[in-house]
Amino acid sequence: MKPIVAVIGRPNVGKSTFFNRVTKSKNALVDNFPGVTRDRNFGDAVWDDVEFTLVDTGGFSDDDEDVFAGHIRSQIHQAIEDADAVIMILDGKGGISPYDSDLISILRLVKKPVLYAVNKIDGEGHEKYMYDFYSLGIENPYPVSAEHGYGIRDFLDDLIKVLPSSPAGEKDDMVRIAVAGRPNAGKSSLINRILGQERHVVSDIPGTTRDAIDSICRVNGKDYCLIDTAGIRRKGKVSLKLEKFSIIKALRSLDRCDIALIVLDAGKGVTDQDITIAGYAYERGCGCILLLNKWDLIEKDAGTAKRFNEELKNQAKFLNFAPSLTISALTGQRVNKIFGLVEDVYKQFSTRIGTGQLNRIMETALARNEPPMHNGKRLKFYYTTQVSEKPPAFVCFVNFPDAVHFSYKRYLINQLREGTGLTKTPIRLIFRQRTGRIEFGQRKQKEDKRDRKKKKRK
Ligand SMILES: Nc1nc2c(ncn2[C@@H]2O[C@H](COP(=O)(O)OP(=O)(O)OP(=O)(O)O)[C@@H](O)[C@H]2O)c(=O)[nH]1
Ligand SMILES: Nc1nc2c(ncn2[C@@H]2O[C@H](COP(=O)(O)OP(=O)(O)OP(=O)(O)O)[C@@H](O)[C@H]2O)c(=O)[nH]1
Repeated sequence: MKPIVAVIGRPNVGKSTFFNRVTKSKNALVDNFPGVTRDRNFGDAVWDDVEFTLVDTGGFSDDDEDVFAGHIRSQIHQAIEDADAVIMILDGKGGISPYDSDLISILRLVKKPVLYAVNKIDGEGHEKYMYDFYSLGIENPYPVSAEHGYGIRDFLDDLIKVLPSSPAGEKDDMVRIAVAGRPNAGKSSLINRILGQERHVVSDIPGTTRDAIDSICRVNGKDYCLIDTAGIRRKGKVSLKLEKFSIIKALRSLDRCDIALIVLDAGKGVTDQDITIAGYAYERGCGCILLLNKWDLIEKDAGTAKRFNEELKNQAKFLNFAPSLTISALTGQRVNKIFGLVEDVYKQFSTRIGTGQLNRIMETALARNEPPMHNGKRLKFYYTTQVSEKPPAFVCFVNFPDAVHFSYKRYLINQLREGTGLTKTPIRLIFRQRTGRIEFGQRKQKEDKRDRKKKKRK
């Protein structure tokens, strides 16, 4: 489970700039499927092999005074409460404001790691601006420049030292299932139906599933862990802001699960919010099953289910591999089919494919459709191997990893799916530079040197 780090501070101190700098490297690694909705407030980051999720609390207010408004304050409190660590950004150029001292006194009471970064220190010459900040009585403020990168390395080195390591206690023998979906989609009803008892309060008021509670259920003699998820809610404008941080909880359950059951209200059609939630599950590499709920309310003819499924596949293209099912949590229709799908998906999700098989598939794929040239250079694919499962991730060694075009990558992924039969699970394909005897850079240097010598001789 990745630790969650909240980035707080008053407007304009550079939270977003900081967030972008720290999350950028990581996002480049994640499959960049068009159609995956990215909420720029949440991003994965990795430093020195330690992974964490950054939450940017910025963008809530347009002017300074607004910052004292109660609802903004309560969101920041919520973020501090939900996160595993906090980074407070201060403005080295703008100096100290009363709001800073206010936040610092709140943070003093927090029993989790807090790091202070004084931003806009754009180089050594600016370090003199740090003096004021020592007067705040905070421990070890870090001079950084989010825009130019100054001090960021040292800061991140120390950040990852204080992050909690993932709890070892998570049982690995049980399939972990998260139920996600927008407010009122029927998540609690479905969980009740599965558990066969009124363990969860079902209500018409959106947002009753506040805290995550895990339950264990036994289906066909096998135990499954159901992770109860807080709904990812989005209502009016004001609450849109307020709700941002209940997403932290939803992200947490998606982080902890193997399989996400994404519940949609079929009566409402496929909404943007459904796609956003599906996007989160996809990005986190969960196995996904799409459940079109409240099917009992739909007026149907023979083609209705097909039309719904098509619309869904069309709107969430990145989840094309996810099986879907029309259900009714209320009547129980087809709810018993869900666990069959869970088993199908989990089997693929946790599978290992041998290197021999992988390379046969890749060879055939490469021969059938040659990789396009890049800047007049031929792309060379060396070999592919599976580096992890849940979900299956493959590393493919290439001479120019950055030059593999997106559409060609997609082609290879499809060929891998077809060849391995991994059609219902997310898979990852990562291109790495082959570390051969002479790498591209070295070879180029040698060539340059040779050219220079030639010229000299002439
Ligand atoms: N000189 C300098 N300017 C910076 C640095 N980081 C951010 N800025 C500038 O500060 C301004 C505010 O940066 P943002 O990242 O949008 O600030 P924020 O804290 O996210 O603001 P809100 O979204 O309003 O909360 C922008 O004009 C940035 O270009 C830095 O390291 N040095
Ligand atoms: N007709 C019909 N109603 C359903 C079905 N599933 C849920 N409902 C109703 O939809 C409403 C919302 O259901 P909940 O299970 O509370 O939804 P939720 O997704 O947990 O909602 P939040 O707690 O707001 O996130 C309730 O009135 C349910 O009775 C279904 O399959 N058919």
